[in-house]
Amino acid sequence: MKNSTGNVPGLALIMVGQGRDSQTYVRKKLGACEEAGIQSKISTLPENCTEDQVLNALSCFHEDPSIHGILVQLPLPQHLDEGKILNSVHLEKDVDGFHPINMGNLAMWGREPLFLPCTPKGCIELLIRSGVEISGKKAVVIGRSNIVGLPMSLLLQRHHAIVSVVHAFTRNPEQITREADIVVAAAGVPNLVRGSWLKPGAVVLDVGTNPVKDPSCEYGHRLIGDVCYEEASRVASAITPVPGGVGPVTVAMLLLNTLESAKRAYNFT
Ligand SMILES: NC(=O)C1=CN([C@@H]2O[C@H](COP(=O)(O)OP(=O)(O)OC[C@H]3O[C@@H](n4cnc5c(N)ncnc54)[C@H](OP(=O)(O)O)[C@@H]3O)[C@@H](O)[C@H]2O)C=CC1
Ligand SMILES: Nc1nc(=O)c2c([nH]1)NC[C@@H]1CN(c3ccc(C(=O)N[C@@H](CCC(=O)O)C(=O)O)cc3)C=[N+]21
Repeated sequence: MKNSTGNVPGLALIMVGQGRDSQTYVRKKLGACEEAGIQSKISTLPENCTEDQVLNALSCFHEDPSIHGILVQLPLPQHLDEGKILNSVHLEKDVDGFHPINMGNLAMWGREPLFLPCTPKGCIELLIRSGVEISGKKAVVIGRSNIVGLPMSLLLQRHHAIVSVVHAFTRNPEQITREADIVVAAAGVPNLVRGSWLKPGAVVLDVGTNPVKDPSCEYGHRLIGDVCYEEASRVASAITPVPGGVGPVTVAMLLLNTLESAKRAYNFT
């Protein structure tokens, strides 16, 4: 992917440790970059690396003019200060949208973040492209993490949905969810949302990607979502499957953020 001056967008990934899940996601992101013609670089650090090593990797990518987006794969090992590391990503290369200033701007009316977090951005894109009305509709977000649930609830509010958030301390989550026109499940609990949790005709976005043991599968496990697809698909008017739903759209949004960042860097907007 080049513009008329030969500039190519570039994405850098920083991965700490060798978690199998992280490796899978990172492989997906690198493969998608290649397919789209986006240059990618990866810095792989050992599980027991120091905070300074991560910050050094960040500095290298900050100084590299061929890199327009930087992603630090989460979660980081316990001994590293995630807040400090995310705070060190330069705003203009924060294609994950996790810098506190980007998140803060997302939370405030009258302000625009430079980048929207990829999974929530992808979920909104899916709703809009499927012709689902968001404004004035009741939405329930299950989960309130920094990377999915919280920015998802903020983004839905920006689109004028009436938003409720359900989390691990919520009593009767099914009762609240049954009110919703739009359900976003991001709890990381396999098959949490049953058919009986849904209002007939609800639209369901299943963000969960949970590995479950299955010896007949290639790596000894397969992925299932937070929604019991069999039951939910009989009640919902539209539903995303796992795999093949929100995950690939998240990766597409990462590429889109990187492209937008490159255009900005080359004054090409
Ligand atoms: N498809 C994609 O692109 C992506 C998929 N994922 C997947 O999404 C899922 C969530 O990820 P992530 O947000 O990082 O996970 P976290 O573990 O960081 O957060 C989970 C959230 O769900 C809430 N929760 C946990 N159990 C329940 C329950 N029984 N009922 C209601 N709420 C509950 C927690 O509540 P509390 O705050 O009270 O603890 C927390 O807010 C995972 O399966 C992950 O693999 C994540 C990112 C991208
Ligand atoms: N800084 C950071 N940014 C992230 O965006 C981020 C992260 N850390 N840590 C982990 C989670 C998880 N995540 C996924 C991305 C793609 C798929 C995806 O493409 N899944 C495929 C299947 C993958 C497979 O086959 O294993 C699918 O659902 O069809 C899933 C999950 C991004 N995350």
